Amino acid sequence: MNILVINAGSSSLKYQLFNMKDESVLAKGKVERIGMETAILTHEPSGKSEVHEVSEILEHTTAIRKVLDKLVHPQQGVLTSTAEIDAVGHRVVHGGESFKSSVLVNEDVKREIKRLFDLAPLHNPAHMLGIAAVEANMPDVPQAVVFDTAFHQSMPAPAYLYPVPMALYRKHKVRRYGFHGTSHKYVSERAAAFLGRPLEQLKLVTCHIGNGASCAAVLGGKSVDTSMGMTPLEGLMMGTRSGDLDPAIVPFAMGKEDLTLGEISSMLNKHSGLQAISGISSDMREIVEAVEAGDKNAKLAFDMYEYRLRKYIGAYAAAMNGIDAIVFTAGVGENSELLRKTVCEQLTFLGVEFDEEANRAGRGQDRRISKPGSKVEVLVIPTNEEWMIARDTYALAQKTN
Ligand SMILES: Nc1ncnc2c1ncn2[C@@H]1O[C@H](COP(=O)(O)OP(=O)(O)O)[C@@H](O)[C@H]1O
Ligand SMILES: CC(=O)OP(=O)(O)O
Ligand SMILES: [Mg+2]
Repeated sequence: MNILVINAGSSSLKYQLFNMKDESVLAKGKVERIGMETAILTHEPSGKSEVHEVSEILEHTTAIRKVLDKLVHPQQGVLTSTAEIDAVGHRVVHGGESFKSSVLVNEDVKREIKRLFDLAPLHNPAHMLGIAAVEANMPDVPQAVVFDTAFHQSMPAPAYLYPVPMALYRKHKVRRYGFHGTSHKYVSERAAAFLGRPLEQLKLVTCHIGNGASCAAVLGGKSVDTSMGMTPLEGLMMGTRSGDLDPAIVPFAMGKEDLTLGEISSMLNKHSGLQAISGISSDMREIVEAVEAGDKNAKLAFDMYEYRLRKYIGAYAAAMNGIDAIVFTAGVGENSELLRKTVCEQLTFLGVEFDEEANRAGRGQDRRISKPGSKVEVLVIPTNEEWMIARDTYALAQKTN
């Protein structure tokens, strides 16, 4: 069975095609800058050379069409026809309280994903475009959706409720949902396997540090707390998102700067974080380069980013009454030696003995970056949300046969 996994963002679309029989990746790639003058398609068919194409791709239906064309292309493709795609799995960021696990797409599911647009404005509308685009191009293929929120549905009420009038929860489901759950779940399972210990007995803090970033406290394989909240804005400082701040700043800034609700929301989601403090970039690679070149604003941005992450790790050690391992994953977590080093070197009070040499070695594989015998282990585990989505889609699609 071949499964196509799609992670549709507002201006991008990432894909991976899996052969579930031998768990191999047949092709992967992405379309970036959808809707802009020049979109870039990168296609990596297994065993063949990488393809880069620049063209105008104005919306997601065309992007999916281009991806399908590549997958069946006589030279660059890996399939003879799209009929060889048995099911499609989508990442959906917000599933609210309705979805505790992955489901097949039907009209009710689509309605619910649309209802949640307000709660994940950067993500859910794009996912719906992805689902509609597959429907338009491959109307008979079963589609599944895998939610970022599902893994965190195990959080207890003291972790997921906000101390505001309960009517907000009862009437509008205002609560912490948490995101990146597919990734937190995946790296927790891998961490247990790497450590050779049962997941049920482990206290883990998983740090998914990408463009969006969140930490989770994972106790016995279940999420008991996480830093993102009702929306993916709360918690850690991110590329363009503020993370935690005094809620009183919102009405204050709106009044002083004469901002509308839309403008303040856009400021906190798209014009804050690393980008705002450094004035340089939302990309950690560029921040680290600027820090090394002596840029003061970049250094301040990095220090704030690191400090806020370290505080969350400390908080989750308290939440679980200790930790066995800290796991770093996603774009920054997997690649930034400097961030891991700066965070871990100040966690000696927890029992972290950091191994600088191990931190510099290896890439793209599961590895330990704490010293042998360290009371708290520190691991780097590359995430693979796409594989988790393929796994769930496969299980659901088999039920339809
Ligand atoms: N070598 C590197 N050093 C530091 N940061 C990196 C490196 N490579 C990638 N990144 C960071 O990873 C981020 C993207 O992470 P990713 O997990 O792919 O995010 P998303 O899925 O949210 O798009 C980039 O914005 C960049 O800051
Ligand atoms: C939920 C979220 O923030 O996702 P991403 O990191 O992909 O933006
Ligand atoms: Mg991501």
